[in-house]
Amino acid sequence: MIRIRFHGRSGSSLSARRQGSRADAPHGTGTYYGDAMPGLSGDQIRKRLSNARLYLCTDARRSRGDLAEFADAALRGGVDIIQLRDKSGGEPLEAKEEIAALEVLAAACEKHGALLSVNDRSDIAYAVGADVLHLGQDDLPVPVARELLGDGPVIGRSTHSLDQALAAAKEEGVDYFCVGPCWPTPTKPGRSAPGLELVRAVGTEVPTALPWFAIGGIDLDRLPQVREASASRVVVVRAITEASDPAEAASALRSALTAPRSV
Ligand SMILES: Cc1ncc(COP(=O)(O)OP(=O)(O)O)c(N)n1
Ligand SMILES: Cc1ncsc1CCOP(=O)(O)O
Ligand SMILES: [Mg+2]
Repeated sequence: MIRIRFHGRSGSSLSARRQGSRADAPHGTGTYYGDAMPGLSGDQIRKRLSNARLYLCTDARRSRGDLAEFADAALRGGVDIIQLRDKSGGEPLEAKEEIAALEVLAAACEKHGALLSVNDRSDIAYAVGADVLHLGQDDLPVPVARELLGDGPVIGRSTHSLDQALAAAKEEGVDYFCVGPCWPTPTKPGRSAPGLELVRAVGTEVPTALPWFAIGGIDLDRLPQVREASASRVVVVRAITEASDPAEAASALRSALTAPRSV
């Protein structure tokens, strides 16, 4: 699986692969990758996004050293999109470490037909040929990221209020958005939780064809409340990263997301 434009092991090829502008060589055309295989086309990414229900953010699991096994298990269990979000160590990952971890996730995505997501950093999304870039309210503006990445990859937005969700649903260049936190969560300390009330409001007051995901404090027990509040897609962290059996945890979430809703 060679979607990574830059490999730590062969860094000398980086400058050769970076000639030309991103917009001139759209994702998936095969023209920009030198001897590497092309990634997914923008249409293929968008089709997978429209079918996605379960989105996982994971750290690089440096202390456990099992990122490859973990990602394989989570995707086997039914995760549709996997994001590297490593904010565990106090300091952000160095770019080289982040790319190395993404390379591991990219191989798992290729094997399971899942989408690879990068958090915050459009430069790294570009470097690894990511399918998805996720941007929060305080991150790089979407038009800048779009200019850097071209039209292929999808871009997602975090939202924490009805106004932000309305804006994200209309913003040029945004392909999906997330709503939350549904509950306060230690995974995002200091972020106050608008709760399921916001999820409910988005379901009724945001006219959008874009896929949107509920996030924050969601686990198997809480999932029925999240669905009842009108979300049909979720993002989770601890519900899978802290599970003793990540494949089983993902599979249970997936089944609960797709089961008919009790009224
Ligand atoms: C899929 C997804 N949704 C929300 C977030 C949170 O993004 P942000 O608000 O920018 O916070 P950080 O994750 O960057 O700390 C996300 N990363 N992914
Ligand atoms: C990144 C992020 N943004 C809003 S809530 C959250 C973390 C959700 O983590 P968990 O599923 O462990 O509560
Ligand atoms: Mg962010």
